[in-house]
Amino acid sequence: MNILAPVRRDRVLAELPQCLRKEAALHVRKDFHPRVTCACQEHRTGTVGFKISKVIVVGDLSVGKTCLINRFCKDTFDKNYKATIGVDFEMERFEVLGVPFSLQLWDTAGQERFKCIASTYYRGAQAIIIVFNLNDVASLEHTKQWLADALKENDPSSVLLFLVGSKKDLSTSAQYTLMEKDALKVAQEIKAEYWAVSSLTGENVREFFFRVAALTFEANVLAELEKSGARRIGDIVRINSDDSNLYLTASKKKPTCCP
Ligand SMILES: Nc1nc2c(ncn2[C@@H]2O[C@H](COP(=O)(O)OP(=O)(O)OP(=O)(O)O)[C@@H](O)[C@H]2O)c(=O)[nH]1
Repeated sequence: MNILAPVRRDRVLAELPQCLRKEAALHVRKDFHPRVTCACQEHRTGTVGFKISKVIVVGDLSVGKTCLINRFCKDTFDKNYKATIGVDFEMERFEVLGVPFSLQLWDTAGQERFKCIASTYYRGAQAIIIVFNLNDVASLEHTKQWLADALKENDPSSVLLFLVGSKKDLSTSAQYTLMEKDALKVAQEIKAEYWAVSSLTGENVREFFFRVAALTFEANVLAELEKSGARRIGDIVRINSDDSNLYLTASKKKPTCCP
């Protein structure tokens, strides 16, 4: 029995969506990792098509986490603030390089009094989205604490991190430029990919979630290939050197599965 909803036509990814800023990206390759493309073409993606990947969205109260998820999943925007109590989640089905792929987007409460309920849902995330308000520098400063809390429940070496500035529509371009400088620094420090969005206008929302889906999918397929022995150790490594701002990189070795 298929309990999953069918993939919508506008959730089909045939190409790798690009990062927003090269200075703070998980990687800057133009295409999917060749092994991933190859595995998809040859239908060797194992259980990836049946799995549901968990993504958690954290950040200060009222930064716009719920609105971000609702803009992408329901194409709606509510200007009235209703605090999330505990957690909520939405399922999104994609098709990436012909393979079905599901994301479970967990919207968590930013309010202190609901935080202890929300944090019990942090475990098992494959990606963490840390949201701050581009018009509130304190919310950017708090992102490191949100990340530290989320990482207590997850494996820091395998989880993908995204730092998202929200409410871009409320910044003038001068204000935005200033805030972006600080945000890029934080993103580089925590090794997260940086995005700036507006859920009011929809700017970058679709592009952002497509990038999350694509990179999570890529990591899943590479992990699957590793499990099945088709992959050499070293395909995905975290780069810790100070002079590099890329966080994930591909092995330079020629993939065994491709010509
Ligand atoms: N102008 C503008 N307002 C936004 C945007 N995103 C969210 N808001 C407003 O900001 C307020 C808070 O948004 P929410 O999405 O509920 O915030 P949240 O982070 O989920 O809040 P908690 O549930 O308390 O953690 C609401 O009044 C939204 O309408 C945006 O992109 N632009």
